Amino acid sequence: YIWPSPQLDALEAARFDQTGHNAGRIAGFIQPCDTFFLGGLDSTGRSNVGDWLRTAYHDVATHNITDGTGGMDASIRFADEQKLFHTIQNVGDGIPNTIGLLFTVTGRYISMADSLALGPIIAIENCGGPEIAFRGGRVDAAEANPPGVPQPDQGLNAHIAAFARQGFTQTDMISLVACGHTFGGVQHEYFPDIVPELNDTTDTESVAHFDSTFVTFDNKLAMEYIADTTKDPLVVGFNLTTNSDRRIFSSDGNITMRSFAESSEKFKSTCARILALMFDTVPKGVELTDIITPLPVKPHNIQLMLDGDTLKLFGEVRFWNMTEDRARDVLLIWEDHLGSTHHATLSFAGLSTAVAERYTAAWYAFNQTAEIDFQALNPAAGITRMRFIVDGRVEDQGGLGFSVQDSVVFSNSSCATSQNPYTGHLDIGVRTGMPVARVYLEQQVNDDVQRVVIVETEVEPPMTTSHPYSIWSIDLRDANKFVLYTIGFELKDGTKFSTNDAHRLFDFPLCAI
Ligand code: HEM
Repeated sequence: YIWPSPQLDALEAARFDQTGHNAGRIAGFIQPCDTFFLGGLDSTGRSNVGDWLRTAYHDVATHNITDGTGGMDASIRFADEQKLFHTIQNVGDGIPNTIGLLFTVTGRYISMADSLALGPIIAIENCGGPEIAFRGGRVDAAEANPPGVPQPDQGLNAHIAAFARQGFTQTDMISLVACGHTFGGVQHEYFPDIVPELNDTTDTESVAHFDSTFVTFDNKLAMEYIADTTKDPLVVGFNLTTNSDRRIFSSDGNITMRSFAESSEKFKSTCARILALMFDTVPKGVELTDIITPLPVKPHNIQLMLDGDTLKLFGEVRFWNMTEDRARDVLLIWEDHLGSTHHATLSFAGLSTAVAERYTAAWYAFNQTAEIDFQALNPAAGITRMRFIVDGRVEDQGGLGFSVQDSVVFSNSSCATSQNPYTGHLDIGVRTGMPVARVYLEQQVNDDVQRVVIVETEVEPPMTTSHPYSIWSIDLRDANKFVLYTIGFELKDGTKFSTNDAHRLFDFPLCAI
């Protein structure tokens, strides 16, 4: 895709900025892979990664391919879906554990359902498994879906029918269960009829694991099953009725499981394909984005602030598949409204890695000599687009450049009072001559079912225009000084934009009394 695209930029960052400089949150919850937040320091036997993959499947499991309802829509967050409808299968604290962690990355551009797919995708590739194609754009449901999660005490035909309703064949079902049950196991606490109390100091959560490597995404489950050494409680459990993995795995004469046992590659490539299908099982009418791939060159957190006689440009740029090299020359070239071109040398800011360190990215900041990183621009000239030059090579999205919107910017003449009740005003610079029809503050809030909605507050234009920026202003009374605002604006042709930078009243100087 072409930068900038607010939604794709956010999804791409959540997917690929995993550890190191500008790291997202998800990878931090699973390093090492047996990290489990609920159990306390001495807890063993469970993992966040297991909880995440199971939760994603349980969200998907409500899908009905005939009428297009259910699927990955984060309806699993509703207590009704967790407890009342599904009785036994959604029991336990694994689903709340997942929601508590993964919903911390949601926002305006990343739905709760997207985060439920991102979590296990990042977990799988960081814990021994393959890279899985991720698409974004899932839409969060407003209410719980009807029951759909298969139960271990159901017969094979009921399972085949349940997976068919979800859109999967019998072979898909075998693969999905084998790919899912390479993580985790069955807990005594919630399934006492399947797993006895284990009284094991190395497994304090009393979980009978599906295979001997319960936080590694590998074909051990299949190998142990075919070698007849498996301890999978849904294969060799004392309660024959609940041995659903045995009935499912053997339902094609073990052909699929044997192929997984014989080839780790076959297991991983099958899981990558079938799990991507599972995560992309969404209600009818939801349009997912293309597969999110890392941008080779990506400006990051570009912000503009009008500060008296300067327009400050903040930001960084990320170069994918690049390691640290202090001798490298990185230049920022920018064009302005007056037809001039300028340049500045960028400084190395850090490295990040993704997909279990299979990729490394190098970050450069716009100017690290200043107290905060910024380039001071002449406001009359402003900025229209950027290019980068790396050791003499031009990076400009195939000639398009990286366009920068400087029509509407925060102004540092905004101010706040220091005491409760906080008041103040936000000043917004609107470039003279731009066909701006409306300017409004945007505040991200949650509706009564946790979905993100944007509340708009109109900002009034000034009586007179001035050059190069006119200041539009809004008084905030009884403000919460920690609330973040972005600026939205609409051009006369109806196109809408939002600034990338969000500010709190608190970020600005004290108002003169
Ligand atoms: C007939 C289909 C299935 C049945 C009957 C079934 C049954 C179960 C049961 C009883 C547990 C134990 C839960 C607990 O102790 O809290 C479990 C755990 C798990 N299931 Fe399944 N499952 C099925 C399909 C799947 C699929 C398709 C996936 C994902 C692709 C999956 C992923 C998991 C994971 C990752 C765990 C471990 C959870 C953890 O350790 O926190 N399951 N399953």
